[in-house]
Amino acid sequence: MSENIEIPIREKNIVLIGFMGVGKTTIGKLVAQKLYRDFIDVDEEIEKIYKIPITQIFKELGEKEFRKFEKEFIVNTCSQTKLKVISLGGGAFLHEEVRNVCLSRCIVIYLDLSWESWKERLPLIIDSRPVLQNKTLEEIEEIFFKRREAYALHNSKICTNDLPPETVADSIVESIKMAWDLYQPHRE
Ligand SMILES: Nc1ncnc2c1ncn2[C@@H]1O[C@H](COP(=O)(O)OP(=O)(O)OP(=O)(O)O)[C@@H](O)[C@H]1O
Ligand SMILES: O=C(O)C1=C[C@@H](O)[C@@H](O)[C@H](O)C1
Ligand SMILES: [Mg+2]
Repeated sequence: MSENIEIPIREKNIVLIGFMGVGKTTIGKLVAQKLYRDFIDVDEEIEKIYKIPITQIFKELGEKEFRKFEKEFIVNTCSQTKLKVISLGGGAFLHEEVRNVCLSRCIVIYLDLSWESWKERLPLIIDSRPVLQNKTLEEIEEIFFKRREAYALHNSKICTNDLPPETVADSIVESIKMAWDLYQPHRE
């Protein structure tokens, strides 16, 4: 169960979740710019700390080590910061602790994409995502649909099919501003 922590909604971190390659990093950066906030990409931060790409972390230290570090990094970051835009890695929301901290302290935006549209993204990401290595398309499809169960826990979902990153970012900003005005209206 997630704790109910009273952070003013206008100060909450905005967290982007969704399957790998859906656009969390690309769109998160744009959302941060549009809201004048700092941007944190969890994968990029982990790469900076280990000083090697994630593919190499998987090869040299193993997925288990990556997942442990990823979970701790997100729990610490979400517990200790406010007013950030944070893009998670595609597998991060599978950790229960990550779901709990994000849903209790942040606004969680789920970027969705149909399987048909996602397949067109595959060539762009296949080499840099270790989870996709040595898998058939059928196996990847199974992971794609299985992970939707975890992503189903969110505050707002945006379907990104056929939409350029700028348009998706604008629609996220619009939906966030609507939530801010609803739950913490400015008083004159
Ligand atoms: N809305 C979009 N339309 C077309 N291409 C996109 C869109 N969003 C992202 N892309 C492209 O898809 C690829 C993957 O995007 P990105 O790295 O942002 O995904 P991600 O969700 O952060 O993936 P991961 O979970 O692996 O970190 C990039 O080449 C990016 O340019
Ligand atoms: O979906 C996943 O399991 C992953 C997605 C990437 O963002 C990286 O976090 C890593 O490649 C694992
Ligand atoms: Mg990313």
